[in-house]
Amino acid sequence: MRSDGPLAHAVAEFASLDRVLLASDYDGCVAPIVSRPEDAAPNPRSVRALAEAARLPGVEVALVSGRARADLASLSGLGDPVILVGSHGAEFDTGFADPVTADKQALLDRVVADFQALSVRFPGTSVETKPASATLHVRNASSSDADAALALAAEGPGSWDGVHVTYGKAVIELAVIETSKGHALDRLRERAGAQAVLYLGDDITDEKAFAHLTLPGDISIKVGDGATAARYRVPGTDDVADVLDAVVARRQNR
Ligand SMILES: O=P(O)(O)OC[C@H]1O[C@H](O[C@H]2O[C@H](CO)[C@@H](O)[C@H](O)[C@H]2O)[C@H](O)[C@@H](O)[C@@H]1O
Repeated sequence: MRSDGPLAHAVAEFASLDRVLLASDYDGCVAPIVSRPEDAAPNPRSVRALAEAARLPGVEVALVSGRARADLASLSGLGDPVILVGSHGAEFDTGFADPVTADKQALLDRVVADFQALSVRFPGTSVETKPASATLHVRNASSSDADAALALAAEGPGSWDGVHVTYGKAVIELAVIETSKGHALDRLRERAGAQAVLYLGDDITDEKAFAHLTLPGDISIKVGDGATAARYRVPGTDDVADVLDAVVARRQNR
């Protein structure tokens, strides 16, 4: 981030407000994208900055991830006072606003069984199960197998009643509840009484978050390539750490 560029100026304005919400996606932002989801270790500089920011007066800090909340906690090593929101914005410390009823659990079990059968057919694919969804990963499959597996997942369980489809980086995810990182940010903003929100995201589900950042001091930052509604863009996870460090430094000197 250039110290005299538009993003640096926006960060300086943001850090000067009385109450702010500093939030980020996890994979692709705080942690680099890697082959195996369980190996996604966070950038230590980002972890340190998030923890420091959360201790500063008037700053609420949150990670809003597609991962299961428990998985996010164990991989990031973060927790209170950093707020962890999992399952693409649906899973708070208090659980799910839209509960996973017995019927929804039965539907999820069918999705998982279908994904497991698909994964056996297509080498390199794998299944990640979460409390309200299942993810079919195709990053380590050949491109023809990846395409075929994604198409079969979408045409099969992805078309069932009550199933919500989300695409991401080399994944298709099927949830039995509706999820929105945008609604999660609204809830966090209100809870914090924040005058502005800064959010970093790299994936398709982060677009729902960017779409909710419409107040004058809000800062939406897309990490990496691809079409986006975000106002600013940075190249990668080291730049995410730079942005977080800049917020902490500005806030400490406020
Ligand atoms: O919202 P996020 O925190 O970005 O989570 C989105 C998904 O991240 C993980 O998958 C992605 O990262 C993996 C590790 O780098 C990579 O192997 C995979 O291809 C990516 O799609 C996670 O496994 C998913 O559950 C999250 O939904």
